[in-house]
Amino acid sequence: MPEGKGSVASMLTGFGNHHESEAVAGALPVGRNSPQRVPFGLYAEQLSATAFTAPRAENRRTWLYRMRPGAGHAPFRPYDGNPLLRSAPFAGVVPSPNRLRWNPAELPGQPTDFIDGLVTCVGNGDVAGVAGCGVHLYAANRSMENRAFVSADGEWLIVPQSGRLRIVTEMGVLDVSPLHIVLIPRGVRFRVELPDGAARGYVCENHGALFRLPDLGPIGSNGLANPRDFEAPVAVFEDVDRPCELIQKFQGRLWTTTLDHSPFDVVAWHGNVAPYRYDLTRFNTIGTVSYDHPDPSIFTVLTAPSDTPGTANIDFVIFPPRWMVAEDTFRPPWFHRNIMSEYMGLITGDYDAKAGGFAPGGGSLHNMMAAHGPDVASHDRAVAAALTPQKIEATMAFMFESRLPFVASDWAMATPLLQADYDECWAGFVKAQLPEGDA
Ligand SMILES: O=C(O)Cc1cc(O)ccc1O
Ligand SMILES: [Fe+2]
Repeated sequence: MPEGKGSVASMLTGFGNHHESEAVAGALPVGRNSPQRVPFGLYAEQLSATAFTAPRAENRRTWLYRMRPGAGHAPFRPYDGNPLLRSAPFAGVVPSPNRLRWNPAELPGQPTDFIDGLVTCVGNGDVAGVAGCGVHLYAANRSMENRAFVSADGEWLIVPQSGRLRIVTEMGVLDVSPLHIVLIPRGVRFRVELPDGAARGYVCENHGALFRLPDLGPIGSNGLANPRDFEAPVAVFEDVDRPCELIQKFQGRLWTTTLDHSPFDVVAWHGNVAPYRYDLTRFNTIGTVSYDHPDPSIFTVLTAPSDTPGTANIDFVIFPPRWMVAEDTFRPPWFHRNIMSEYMGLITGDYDAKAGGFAPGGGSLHNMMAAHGPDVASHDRAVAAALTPQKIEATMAFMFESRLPFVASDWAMATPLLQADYDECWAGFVKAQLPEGDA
């Protein structure tokens, strides 16, 4: 691989920063974006992630300098290889108010790459209305070869649960492990390779406004996910004249075309649209040092706002290892009914509200106003616990929390992974005993 400024191994740091990188010295135009003649005969192409006229603080775009224009391809045709990857609204599906939980999926029996190993579990909003998201699960056992993928439907927040991923993108390469997350901007072409031969995880495809770091309010100027810990790749390119299938997700359907070259031919780029990885173990977890279990918004890594202030299209929230020190407090998540809808997944370990049944790689859905909280065993344990300082260790659950109710896909309602007895975890709570004569 050619090297430009810095080494291939180094990363560009800082969420949303204006980065620049060239894999060949002199490839990046100086002082202008689109000179009459781009160095080496490269082609300049602007990728806009926000409207041209978005306010400056929100405005996101990147300039790519590539060996051939991205426009050079034949028409897309429908792709039949994966009918289970979809977007809301799901035609004809009745939304369920029920609490739902799924066991983890097995790895595929047949050779299956990341694209064909994706299945949509839940979705909300409307892909055409640029609102809501899709939650997809992947289980794959083959690297993508001579294939690339691109979603016009939203940015992809990838949450690996098992198996490392090597993600080749137009801007460079991201190596990620479970406990890292990845953000691939809408429209960026990428290829997923599996260094461990197999991988499983979750994707939140955000149809709405871009994920950003949450405001910190009284927390101050540091904390939660720190901007410098988000890493973008440096430019790396493939000079490969071999057919490459490009599969595009557009309005909830997959389409295919074949290029006669690698789409990863970007030699230099600059701008503030870039794929990122972030190591969740770097999250600065904040909690109570006095009493009561705080709202889980203190664990927000990224938020994708809606037009209503403080009411997210999607919050990405994690439940990392942390000290529990609250006095005279029921320490696990309380019972609650929430106007926001909650899809949860588990990367590793146990989750403190569920003593059993919520396994790494599994998922749960508690939709708008669905009553939920600790299961009987977790509740009884917490009520009996001695409230000494206690470290919750070796765990990482997460939540995609949305203002829009989720709809489970046909697949999600029909799969044997759906637990038939989930409601039972809240059966058998002992009735409160009021003082004699007050009943
Ligand atoms: O339902 C859940 O387990 C997620 C959750 C965790 C928490 O600490 C408080 C509220 C909440 O919805
Ligand atoms: Fe909840």
